[in-house]
Amino acid sequence: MKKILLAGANGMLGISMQQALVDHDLIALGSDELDISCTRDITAAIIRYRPNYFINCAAYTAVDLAETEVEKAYKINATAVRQLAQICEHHRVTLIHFSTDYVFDGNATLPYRPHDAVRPINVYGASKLLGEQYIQDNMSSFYIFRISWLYAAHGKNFMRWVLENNLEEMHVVDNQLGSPTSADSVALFINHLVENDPDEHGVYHYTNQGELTWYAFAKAISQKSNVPKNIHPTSSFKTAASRPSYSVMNTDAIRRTFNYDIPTIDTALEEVLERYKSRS
Ligand SMILES: NC(=O)C1=CN([C@@H]2O[C@H](COP(=O)(O)OP(=O)(O)OC[C@H]3O[C@@H](n4cnc5c(N)ncnc54)[C@H](OP(=O)(O)O)[C@@H]3O)[C@@H](O)[C@H]2O)C=CC1
Ligand SMILES: Cc1cn([C@H]2C[C@H](O)[C@@H](COP(=O)(O)OP(=O)(O)O[C@H]3O[C@@H](C)C(=O)[C@@H](O)[C@H]3O)O2)c(=O)[nH]c1=O
Repeated sequence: MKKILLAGANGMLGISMQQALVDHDLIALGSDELDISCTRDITAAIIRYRPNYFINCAAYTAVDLAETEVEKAYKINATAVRQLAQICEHHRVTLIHFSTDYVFDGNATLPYRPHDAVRPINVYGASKLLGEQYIQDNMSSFYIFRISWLYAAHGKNFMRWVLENNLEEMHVVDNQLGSPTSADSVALFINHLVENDPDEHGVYHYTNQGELTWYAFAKAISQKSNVPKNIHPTSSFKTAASRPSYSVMNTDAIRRTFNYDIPTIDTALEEVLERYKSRS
């Protein structure tokens, strides 16, 4: 059993973590209890709980709003993460942190590997990249997992938007290719990691296996859930932030380093839809 301090516990990934890490001594704190931009909060929590791991699920994730709330995005995704990294390093706590496929520009034609060149094309991606760099500059004992297109039966996400919106017609982009990833599957992998930590610190890519456009993902959600929706492909859905047209990531190192088989997009989606159906 490991002692784990979780920040951002009430976000989409934070909730999945709370469900997956039940066999550990987990202290799960929401933003009202631990503000990652407050060094006093972080230090006090670490001194009080003396965790083996600090899992950071706190972030600024509003991709379009970040284009105007630039300062806020950098404050949470970069400056706060630098402080968090320094404090964890000082107290010898291993940091598990999450980043995004949006650190890439989308011009590749093969899945991005962890050490491929990064070039974010929106503010959110740039702020997350700076957070990654601060961790690498200030820590030795850390894991950064770049994940992508997260969804779950809980929280605000694309799957729930497809199922719950009242639009008669949906127009969804078919010119962005990526890997939708279940937050529950990320959390189960993190549970495996803390139980079998190989101490191979660094940057990794974790996504469910396969690739889809947002349009194909919307269709799959509708078909697999038997909720008929009129979904049409489009290449011109206007958004404030640019998004990479290709953000598929190579996850080979997860199997190699952690001896872990990641579920496919199909399997993960079926599991999440089951959970969604049976939620109270
Ligand atoms: N969602 C996605 O598609 C993807 C997410 N990621 C990454 O995964 C991680 C988790 O994302 P996800 O769960 O979707 O995000 P959510 O937006 O669902 O949750 C983020 C949480 O962070 C909290 N938070 C914000 N600011 C602070 C702060 N200063 N101190 C403490 N908590 C704070 C929020 O609390 P409150 O609401 O109270 O402000 C919220 O509960 C993030 O690092 C994100 O960048 C990566 C790729 C895809
Ligand atoms: C609402 C809507 C969106 N779209 C498009 C916009 C966008 O390209 C795509 C998905 O839109 P969303 O706003 O849900 O997704 P977005 O906020 O871009 O999701 C991203 O979030 C951050 C946090 C990440 O780190 C990324 O990995 C990724 O998951 O669908 C349509 O084509 N039609 C629509 O009606």
